[in-house]
Amino acid sequence: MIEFLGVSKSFGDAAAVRDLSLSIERGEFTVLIGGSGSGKSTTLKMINRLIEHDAGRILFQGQEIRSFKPEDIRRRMGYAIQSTGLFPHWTVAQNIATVPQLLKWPAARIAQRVAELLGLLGLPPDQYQGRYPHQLSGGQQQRVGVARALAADPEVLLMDEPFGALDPITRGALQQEMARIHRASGKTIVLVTHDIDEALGLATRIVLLDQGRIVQAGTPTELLRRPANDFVRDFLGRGEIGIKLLGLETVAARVRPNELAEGEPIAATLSLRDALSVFVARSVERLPVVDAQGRPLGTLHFADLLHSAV
Ligand SMILES: Nc1ncnc2c1ncn2[C@@H]1O[C@H](COP(=O)(O)OP(=O)(O)OP(=O)(O)O)[C@@H](O)[C@H]1O
Repeated sequence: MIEFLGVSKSFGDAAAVRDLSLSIERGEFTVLIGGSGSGKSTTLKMINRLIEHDAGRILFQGQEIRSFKPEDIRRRMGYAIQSTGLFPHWTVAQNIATVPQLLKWPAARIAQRVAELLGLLGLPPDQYQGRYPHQLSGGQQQRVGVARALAADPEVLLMDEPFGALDPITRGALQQEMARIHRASGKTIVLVTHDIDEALGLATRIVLLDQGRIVQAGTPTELLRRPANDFVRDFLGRGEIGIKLLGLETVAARVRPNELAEGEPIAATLSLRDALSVFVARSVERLPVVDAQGRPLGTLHFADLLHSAV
């Protein structure tokens, strides 16, 4: 859907992106990650032409992006950023309606879409649609920013640290929301972050950048199982690779059915990483597991965590 072929970009004498080649398939959740100044934002912004590349080719659906008008491409690609970029003198509803207005949707359809998106992002429309950005918390503003990016149901969603500067609880809730939206819509998403846990939790494909080059690209499991070099290992957090692998799998995959155990049950949807924490906290070797309705599913054995790495 989006292809970078030998793309470079410099600012003055300083190279920000060097000879980058990358193919982003339809429906993928690609996370660009790397240290400060590694070229993540520049790469993202070249996709919607907020930054123009100097060399190489960037294709969107097989066509060089320079052949699209910048405003057309930006309507087709939702864009959400950390600072939200909300218009301060517009209400929440007006902010979310920006692109549908440009596309001249009928008023009733816009109103319906605004209400739907606010609901999707956990902001009851009656309470929030008439507010101004300064009447919202930082986390609520970021939700509105994401809603605005999704408003016209764009083919591609570009997100630049959309959950930065949030407390861990709000951040976690928004990450879960994004994972759900991705599963439900199958949208092509490209997200920039410097948070490895965010990348591991959301990405179908992680692209690790350093000094404007790709160091390694692959699924979260591939990076954790086969880090290409010490830089990747350090970035993943050397001592935590095993724990992070457990974070990628849920209890459901390891449960022994038809076995009963004593004690407070854990949910089958819990990650094995969280289950490990429960084992340690309770000093037990077996835990009963229930489904979403609270029905017994079986037992998770501590020993099975060892064989569980995906
Ligand atoms: N408009 C600009 N003018 C000059 N230099 C720039 C500009 N934008 C980015 N750069 C430089 O290009 C390099 C890559 O920047 P970029 O913003 O892509 O990095 P990043 O990985 O997103 O970093 P961060 O995590 O700090 O946001 C940096 O050295 C930066 O200083």
